[in-house]
Amino acid sequence: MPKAELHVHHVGSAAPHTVAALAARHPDSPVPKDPQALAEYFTFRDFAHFIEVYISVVDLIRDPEDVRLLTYEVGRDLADRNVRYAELTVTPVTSTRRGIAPEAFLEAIEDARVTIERDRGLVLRWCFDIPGELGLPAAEETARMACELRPEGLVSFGLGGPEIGVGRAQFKPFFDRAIAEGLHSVPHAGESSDATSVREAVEALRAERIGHGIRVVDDPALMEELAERGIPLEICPTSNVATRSVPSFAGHPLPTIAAAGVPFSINSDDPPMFGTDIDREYLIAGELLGLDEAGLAELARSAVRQSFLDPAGRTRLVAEIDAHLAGWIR
Ligand SMILES: O=c1[nH]cnc2c1ncn2[C@@H]1O[C@H](CO)[C@@H](O)[C@H]1O
Repeated sequence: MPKAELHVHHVGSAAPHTVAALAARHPDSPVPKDPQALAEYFTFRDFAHFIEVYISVVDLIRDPEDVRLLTYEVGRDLADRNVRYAELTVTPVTSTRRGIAPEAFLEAIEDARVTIERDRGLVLRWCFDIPGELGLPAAEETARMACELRPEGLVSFGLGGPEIGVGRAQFKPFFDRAIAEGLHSVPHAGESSDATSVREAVEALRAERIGHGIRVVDDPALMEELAERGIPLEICPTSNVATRSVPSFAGHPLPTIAAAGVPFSINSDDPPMFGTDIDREYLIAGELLGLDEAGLAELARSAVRQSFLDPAGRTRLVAEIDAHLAGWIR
């Protein structure tokens, strides 16, 4: 089915063969050089362990050529799954702090964006996120790159990483700045902590969509508010089980979120790290919600409607989904 992906991380989308090749180039890294060994390396004890492993993979991206290659390959994997539009969460600070000049980093991702659109018709847009564990200085650097060097493909501003001990509200000045520049606010919240973090994301960071947000189920009044205001959650079922943010698929809060009328989209987050892909996430959501083909197509339409794609592009992509569904049912 033609699709839009709204929550997928740049480095977290690197295919095992790409990660293994980068690891072989950088022998000082703890990341296995053998793609087979990566599955075990990508088995997470908890959310903090996931972030530790994630950063070890980030450490493999050391020059603009690594960035260009990674971005193009990620785009190719998305296009192979018939993703037609994706908002890719990119963390520029993790590269600039490893010595890649901001301009060179931006040139590398933009070059890959234009090339993959030309080669495969995939429309890629960026969400620049603050890695929360690096605090306010990283927020400042991210805001500066987003606002002063703003690349053409940039549509939104985010906040990722751990939530415990990393309150959302402290990042307000940086979100204010990004929003004033016309960027959309899309922070992570309520993934590894609680509903308070979702409230802070909505109130202090003026979130237009929320990354994960699953803990909102612990605050029915807030769920009602999200439903009323039409603030969607970006749901990534397998990610939540893999990082042990939820105990099992059976215990995933998605059915409660859907029943409360909170808008949401289905996404893959860091697909190779979680042994999944976007199509599998749709099937899992379909099982959790008891959906048939028409229900799955409606999920795909929701993602398009909640995206920051221009209105003409949204209409086109929804029409493609409708046409696909008609053929599927026949
Ligand atoms: O599921 C996730 N939640 C939060 N951050 C994530 C996730 N997946 C990848 N990152 C990435 O973790 C890095 C460290 O802050 C950031 O680059 C963020 O984008």
